[in-house]
Amino acid sequence: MTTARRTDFSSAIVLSDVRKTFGPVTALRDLTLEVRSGELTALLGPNGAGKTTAISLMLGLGAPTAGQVQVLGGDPRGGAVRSRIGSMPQESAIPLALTVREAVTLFARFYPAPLAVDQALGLADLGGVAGRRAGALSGGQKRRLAFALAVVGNPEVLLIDEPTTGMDAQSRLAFWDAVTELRTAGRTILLTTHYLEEAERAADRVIVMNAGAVLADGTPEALRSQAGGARVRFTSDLVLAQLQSLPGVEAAEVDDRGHATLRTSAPEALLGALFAQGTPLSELEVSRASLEDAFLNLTRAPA
Ligand SMILES: Nc1ncnc2c1ncn2[C@@H]1O[C@H](COP(=O)(O)OP(=O)(O)OP(=O)(O)O)[C@@H](O)[C@H]1O
Repeated sequence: MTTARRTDFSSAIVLSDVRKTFGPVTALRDLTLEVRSGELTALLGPNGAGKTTAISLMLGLGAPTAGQVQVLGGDPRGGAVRSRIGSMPQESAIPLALTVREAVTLFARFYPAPLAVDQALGLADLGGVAGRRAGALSGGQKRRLAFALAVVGNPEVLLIDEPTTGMDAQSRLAFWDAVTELRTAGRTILLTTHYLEEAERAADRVIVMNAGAVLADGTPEALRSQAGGARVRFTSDLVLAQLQSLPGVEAAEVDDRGHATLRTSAPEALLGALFAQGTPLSELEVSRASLEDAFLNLTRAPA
């Protein structure tokens, strides 16, 4: 399920056969992907897959070694395109001496048609700390300020790298509400995350990368069904070899307390065999394959 070259939708971002090398390191190798306008796309991949490198090219922060990068129909290294993109990098340069409100006000001045400062503060759930110096914010609050700085220019495209790292559960919920609101308002959003459950809930599309190339591209539902089957969990005395020999088991893991997680496309046959053996089980749980299962499946395979 690779990305189609011919498009019947409007693409906000197109990378065609993009290669990026840093000396001997090939970070991206012939990366081809499209991000559709008005959609929330999650870019997933293990550490070192090339997500941040791809985003930095979309931001016009460097040139590809080979291939083409187009954002909103133009080269993101040009000022005209760049001013229509908002970015929240993994490590943001936040003006630490300013208050939150001053920092957001300052950034708003860089853009021709910014949001009202209070609106940006509200989207980032920062109203309560608007008067606090940025340098005195907690780690999670700094991430929220970085989000406010990314959105205050009212960009058409938002590129967000690992937004919720360091945020507590409540901030995360508020962040996803804000992102969903921006998407509903027609913004195009591309974000990377290692929280697959969040991506599964919120994203219209998911692109999975590994070793600088796209492994899969589709809706969360399509990727889940590609993983297929179900996840069966229970606690028992069975060791890994016994679990692996059960009928229909495609992957098995067990920890030292006997908590087993099995992936299978035939959960009924598997449970039937377990019950027929009379194996004592507790904490039995059967669920549909998740996006995380699909991700692990894809990224475990040799790239
Ligand atoms: N400036 C650089 N110089 C040398 N190597 C680099 C540079 N930037 C990235 N790389 C390498 O390119 C590869 C891709 O890195 P990148 O940061 O894009 O991955 P990532 O998918 O964002 O990872 P993570 O999930 O850990 O943030 C890695 O092997 C990384 O070490």
